[in-house]
Amino acid sequence: MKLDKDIENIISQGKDFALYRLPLQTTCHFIDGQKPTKEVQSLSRLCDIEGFLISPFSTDGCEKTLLIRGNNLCFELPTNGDYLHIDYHLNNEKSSYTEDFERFSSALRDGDLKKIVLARKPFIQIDYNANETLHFFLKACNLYPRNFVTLWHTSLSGTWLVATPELLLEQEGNTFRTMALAGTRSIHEKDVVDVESWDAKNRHEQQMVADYISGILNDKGTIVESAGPYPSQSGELMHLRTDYTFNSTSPVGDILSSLHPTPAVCGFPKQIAYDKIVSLESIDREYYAGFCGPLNINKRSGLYVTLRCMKFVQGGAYAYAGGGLLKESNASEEWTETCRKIETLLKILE
Ligand SMILES: C=C(O[C@H]1C=CC=C(C(=O)O)[C@@H]1O)C(=O)O
Repeated sequence: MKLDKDIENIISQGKDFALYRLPLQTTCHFIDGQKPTKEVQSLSRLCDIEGFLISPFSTDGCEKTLLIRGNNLCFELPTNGDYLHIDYHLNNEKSSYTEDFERFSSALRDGDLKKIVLARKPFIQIDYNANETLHFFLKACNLYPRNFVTLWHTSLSGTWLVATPELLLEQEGNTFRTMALAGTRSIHEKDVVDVESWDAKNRHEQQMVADYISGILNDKGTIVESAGPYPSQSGELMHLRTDYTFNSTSPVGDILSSLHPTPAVCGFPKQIAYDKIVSLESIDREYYAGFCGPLNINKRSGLYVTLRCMKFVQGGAYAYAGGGLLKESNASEEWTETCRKIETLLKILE
């Protein structure tokens, strides 16, 4: 596979960069980090800056909202798929997940909480070098054409690979798009393409996201079109999705800070769920369940929820996955759902 040598050099030298491919496109964009990465103090300042934005799940922790900047280079995805295959060992952390599940379940039983998203981050042992992360990116683009795929590195955040199905906010002028995505089944299950065949738990979980998002959009502007819920494929998984197009004169940062974190990654009511996650979940989410994407590049922005992602560290990577819990959730079904989500990441290495 032949790629621009400059891109390979920047990646192997550990400089800041962002590489991304929008859903259903074949062009990749590379921001070369020629300008220093900038810390964004407040989302309200997003209107007049341009670059690739990364923002963590919680801004109360150590992770910062950062803007990766520089020249924007484009290249077409190579069509000959001679991809890298790598051996890995997945560490099992089921006992800490089960303990977290118990804590979250009792919060759902005892209080006003209706939904909460529980996440885990198993460690995958792999022997890799920085340059190979670029090959994982290309393989992820090939495996997941409908998803937003991105690889970014900064000295503050480390290196993250993301192949997410979930749009948080797209903007062009005063026209915005977003989606309510939740509920998970395998694409191999019977009748999964028929929304009527989805069980009450999955539908309720997605409905809470849709109600929350449409409430915010009605507050910030006017919904001009909505479609769904309908089953939407992401790799081997199917989710329920409702799409929204809306008009607003509010700044992008204002809408983002109202939407994030949605009940698709946090819960409902939002503040109660957020406080429980920050105090009770045993993992540090870092950039998982935050958002990332191009901001004001060619007058357009496309911010996606940082899901189906892994953070590369020495000797391997952490893979992140979560799922929405309701009162009636079952620990072993929820565990299986996170395993399926982690499978999407393992496929990139296999
Ligand atoms: C929180 C994740 O997925 C969200 C998006 C789609 C389906 C979800 C679910 O079924 O729980 C989650 O809300 C994740 O992939 O880690």
